Amino acid sequence: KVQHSSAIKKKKGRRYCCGYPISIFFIVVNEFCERFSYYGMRAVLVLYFRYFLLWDDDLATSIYHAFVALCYLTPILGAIIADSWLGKFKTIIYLSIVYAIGQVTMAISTIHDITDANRDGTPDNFTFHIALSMLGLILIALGTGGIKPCVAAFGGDQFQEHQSRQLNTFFSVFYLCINAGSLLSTLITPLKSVASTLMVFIAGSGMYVKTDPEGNIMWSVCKCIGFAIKNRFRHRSSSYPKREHWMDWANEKYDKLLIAQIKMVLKVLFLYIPLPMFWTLFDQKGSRWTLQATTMSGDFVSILISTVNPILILTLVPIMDRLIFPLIQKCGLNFSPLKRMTVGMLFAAMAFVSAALVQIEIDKTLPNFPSSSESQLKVVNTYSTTLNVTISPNEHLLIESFGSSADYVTFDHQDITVSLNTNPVITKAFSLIKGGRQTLIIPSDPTVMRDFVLRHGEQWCEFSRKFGFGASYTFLIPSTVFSDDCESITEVEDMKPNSVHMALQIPQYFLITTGEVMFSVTGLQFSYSQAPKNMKSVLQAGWLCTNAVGNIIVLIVAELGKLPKQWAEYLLFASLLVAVSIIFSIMAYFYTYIDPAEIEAQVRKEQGLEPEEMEKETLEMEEKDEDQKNEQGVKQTKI
Ligand SMILES: CC(C)C[C@H](NC(=O)[C@@H](N)Cc1ccccc1)C(=O)O
Repeated sequence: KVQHSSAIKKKKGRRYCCGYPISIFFIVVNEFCERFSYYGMRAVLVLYFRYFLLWDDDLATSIYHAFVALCYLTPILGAIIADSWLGKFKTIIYLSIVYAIGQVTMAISTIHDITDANRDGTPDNFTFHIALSMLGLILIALGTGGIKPCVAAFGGDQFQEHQSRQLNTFFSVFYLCINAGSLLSTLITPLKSVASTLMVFIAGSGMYVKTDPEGNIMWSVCKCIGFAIKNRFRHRSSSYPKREHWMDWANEKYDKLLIAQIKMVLKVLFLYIPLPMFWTLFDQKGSRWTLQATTMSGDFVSILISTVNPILILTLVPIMDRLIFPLIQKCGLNFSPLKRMTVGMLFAAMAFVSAALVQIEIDKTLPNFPSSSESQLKVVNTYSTTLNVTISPNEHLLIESFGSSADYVTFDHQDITVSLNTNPVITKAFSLIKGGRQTLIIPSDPTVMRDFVLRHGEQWCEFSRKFGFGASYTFLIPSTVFSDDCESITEVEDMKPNSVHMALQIPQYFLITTGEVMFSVTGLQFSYSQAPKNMKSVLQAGWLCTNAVGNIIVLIVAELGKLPKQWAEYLLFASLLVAVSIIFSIMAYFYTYIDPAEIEAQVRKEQGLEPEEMEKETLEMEEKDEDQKNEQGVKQTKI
């Protein structure tokens, strides 16, 4: 009886199970459903652009990255609404409705029948579909981005100050749910998930700890910073005594507590400056690495891209949390959050080195394409005898009947003359295409030449070939093809199939995901723990913005500054991230971890607000004792 009552307990409106507030169950399930919907839609977005709206690869990729960037910029808006106006709970509800409207709009934009008057299977009015889908995407970005910083921070709000261990576990489970949602979305259609997201969230309504918004906090922050800068400028003469921090120049007009809170937030935001570089590398999984996979052999491209990352997250997060981090701690090493994030960056850099090594292997097997000033020619002989082919001025090829030259011959000039040792000798001049590859087929001798088809009247024959990924073939079909049941068809391989197996990409996926666990999960926890109570969502939004900036860098750098060799680009990105991680580690060295609640309490005390705080503290201490008793109860149950 005692054990049961200690495991589930109701305290001042909060219900607990095993030391965790029950309300967080609804929050993590809500995140699972939301990510399920988001990733399910995102997975087919480029295909929708490419094959429904008929955009080219470049436009489809650019709009895709722009959409992802927007999804991570809108958190700022969500955070402002939550912290200054509606509070997190209502913001999540309202923006989820916007999100659902966006998904419906997007779904409608994919129905080609709406404008397909002539019923030919393609829309007649592309402008309508483009406008509708763009509207849908903007609403989705507003919904998904707007609620994102609120959900994580709202989850954190359910814990009390002394529950830091449980809080860290919550963020890990939260991250697991993100990835479980994205993994499942590749297997099941995500249609109804936004509605479920909302329902699950509302279901927990009675159990949440809801903190009220404290007025237009963002506006106050901006005004306070503006005043501090102006005041500092007004007192720039050396006759004025220096102040400890430039924000202290706002002391004359603004509340000490607000200034202390702004200092905390600015300190963290400053630390975020180098972080987008991590996301720049991370987000190339979906672009460069996907393209790399298409030049490799193996037929699990789509599975690899959409499932390897979440599967690895689902395995690595528990391993790190339960095994690696405690082990490092046992060895007496202080693996602080910022150190973890630095190591995470180094792992991402290693992933790119691994990608570069794989690329070098791929490059060895890739055909040698002509440069813009060169031309290439392959000669195929369908003549009945072996031919001696001379291509002016000094290229001599001996090509047997129904064979071809071993590879493409490269010329640094366009005009060639081809001579065959037939009787009489045949000579013909050709002008090749610059930068192109062409095949010259020497036709059969006129005496044996006959038109043929594979299915001709009653005659037909069947043949099957397995094509290798990335290969290109020419089939030589002799006139006797029907009499020998297609046996005489000769296959000429113009381009060899890809031979570097996709499994070679697994190390780079493993490294980048290890980096993600160290960097992203820790960053999420760090952003929450270092933020003052009324600016938790704002700092979550700042954290998500580093991802948006990373995506924008991918758009700019990867699209504009293409290096001639892909492996060199991978190495460039890896070195950039190593350089950035060194800068970050120096910044992290000078960062002192804070307890925002403690600082706030101290400032309040200085302002003469002790009695109220003392009361609160006493209450919290009581709760802490009660929680400890609960935990002991749970431990006893386990024993
Ligand atoms: C910026 C966010 C913290 C990113 C987070 N993403 C992930 O957790 C990814 N591992 C999910 C994923 C799934 C499939 C393919 C690529 C990435 C999020 O979505 O919140």
